Amino acid sequence: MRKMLIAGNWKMHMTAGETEQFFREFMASLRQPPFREALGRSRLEVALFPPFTSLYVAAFALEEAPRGFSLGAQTVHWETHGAFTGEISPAMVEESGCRYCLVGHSERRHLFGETDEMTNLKVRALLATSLRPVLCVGETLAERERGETFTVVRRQLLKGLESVPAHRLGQDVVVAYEPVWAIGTGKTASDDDAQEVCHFLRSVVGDQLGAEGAESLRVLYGGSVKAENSAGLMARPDIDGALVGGASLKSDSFLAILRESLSALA
Ligand SMILES: O=C[C@H](O)COP(=O)(O)O
Repeated sequence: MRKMLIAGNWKMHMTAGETEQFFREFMASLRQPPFREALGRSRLEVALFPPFTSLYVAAFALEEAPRGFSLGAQTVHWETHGAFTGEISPAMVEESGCRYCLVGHSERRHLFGETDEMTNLKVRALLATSLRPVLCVGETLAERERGETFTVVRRQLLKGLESVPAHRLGQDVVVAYEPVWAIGTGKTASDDDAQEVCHFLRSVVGDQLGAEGAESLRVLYGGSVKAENSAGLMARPDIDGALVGGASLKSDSFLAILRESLSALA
């Protein structure tokens, strides 16, 4: 059975000092009910993706966390080292205490020109380490209106996973469906629409890489997820968790999503 993953992407928010403050509140709440009893024993996994400059502070704070809590980075370079000013290598991310790394987030694609080819290089570089890529795919509003949603996400998924062996999928790769028009806009995809695309992504993986990889692959939904809409999304059969942006920045709103997710699993 697939584990649910709730991932919080902080984007370019939170200084190291603010990160420390977040974790003071967050860890104190995790020691209270319902979290104290449920976390660590449930099928819920939680990952936070702070900026690089906050990773050490976050890793230190998470030493006290229950089983199933981990860290991720928001991007990475595919080379192991070299003259790439401003970039961070997979080994650097790994040594900062991360288990996951986002790849192909729409902000990287649309604001920083990252292509499917670059995304694939990153996925493969991460898989050469102990890091697990979270490959993000999603259509823009214009693409959705032109009826291109399935063509776009299929291309992003298959290009992103090119040359990844099927046996690495279930354990080591997570896919996140994030319709660009739903990110930071307050407009969430309906439960049905999100389920339809997540199901489609799983079936594409099944066709290309086999049923076993598809069945164990975790597919998340992202785009204006908050406590109020999370339970409905999490209850759908092909949605295995959420990639949360804005609502992960405050301990209270992120905990509220975790509370909903725990009840969805109960
Ligand atoms: O990575 C997270 C997504 O971009 C969603 O962001 P949001 O929850 O603020 O819409």
